[in-house]
Amino acid sequence: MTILDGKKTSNDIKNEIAEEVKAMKERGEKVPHLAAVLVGNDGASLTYVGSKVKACERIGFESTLIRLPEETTEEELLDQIKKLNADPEIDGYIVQLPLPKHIDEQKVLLAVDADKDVDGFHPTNFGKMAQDMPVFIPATPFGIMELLKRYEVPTEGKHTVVIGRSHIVGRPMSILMSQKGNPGNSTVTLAHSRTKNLEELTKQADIIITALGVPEFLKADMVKDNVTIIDVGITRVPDTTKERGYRITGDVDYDAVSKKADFITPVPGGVGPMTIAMLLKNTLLARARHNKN
Ligand SMILES: Nc1nc(=O)c2c([nH]1)NC[C@@H]1CN(c3ccc(C(=O)N[C@@H](CCC(=O)O)C(=O)O)cc3)C=[N+]21
Repeated sequence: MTILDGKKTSNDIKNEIAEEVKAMKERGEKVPHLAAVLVGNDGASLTYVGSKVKACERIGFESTLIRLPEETTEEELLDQIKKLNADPEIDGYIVQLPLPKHIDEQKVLLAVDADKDVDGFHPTNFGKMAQDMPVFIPATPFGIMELLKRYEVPTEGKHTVVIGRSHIVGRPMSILMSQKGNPGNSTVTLAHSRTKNLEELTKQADIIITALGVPEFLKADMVKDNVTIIDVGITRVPDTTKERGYRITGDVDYDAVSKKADFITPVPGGVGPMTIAMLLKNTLLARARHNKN
């Protein structure tokens, strides 16, 4: 059994990016500048955005955090987005999700300049990705592909079952795994809340990618031997024995399932840190494109 170590791999990637930033500086070029917009005070969102800013500092990127109050109107947020689109200093930016309920998420994501959409959430980028065109791939799916690549996990001709059809993880993941390439060339089943007999599917799967957010949903009796498990779930479960009052739990019953697996991602330290590394990678790509123009 091999643990797909996202923490180590993301550090490797960050070091590689830091080298490139150093070279950019030596050539007298502008370094990548990432901005993040955070509306409201959601605890988990604050943690993620905080890690993104910290990672930027570590690798030599410029970063800007724009915090707006929970009561921000949709119009005010759209104004902020217009400013970021027009600001030549900003290479890429993200609008942290989820947004407060009174704001239409789809409208906001559509307003982001596709060339600055380092999250890869704009429909233009999604469409390009689906047609194999060079584009910003959403950071979580991109991170999973990179983990599979670096650990040389076999995917060709394998049956991959993706659980969850979100625009951010499950749906793009199903597209990437079915595309030509390595990793890729998989036969994909996209399962979701209306899927019947999920267990029959997971029992046949060579690769299972879970993006549900249901702690320890996937049990050992639902998988076959030598399976590859990618656990995208990250749920905060109250835990009074921990100083911060919670622990992070994935979608997989890790201890039992890992005994049957060839490859498995841990939670924490698996897909999560890769998401941040690939966001930085997308921002580097955005900068390189702007340098060319
Ligand atoms: N516009 C937007 N883009 C996103 O990419 C985005 C988002 N909104 N909203 C929320 C989700 C979630 N997300 C995570 C990133 C890193 C970890 C991560 O590094 N997790 C650590 C644990 C972190 C902890 O201790 O809480 C780990 O798994 O080891 C987790 C989750 C990005 N998201």
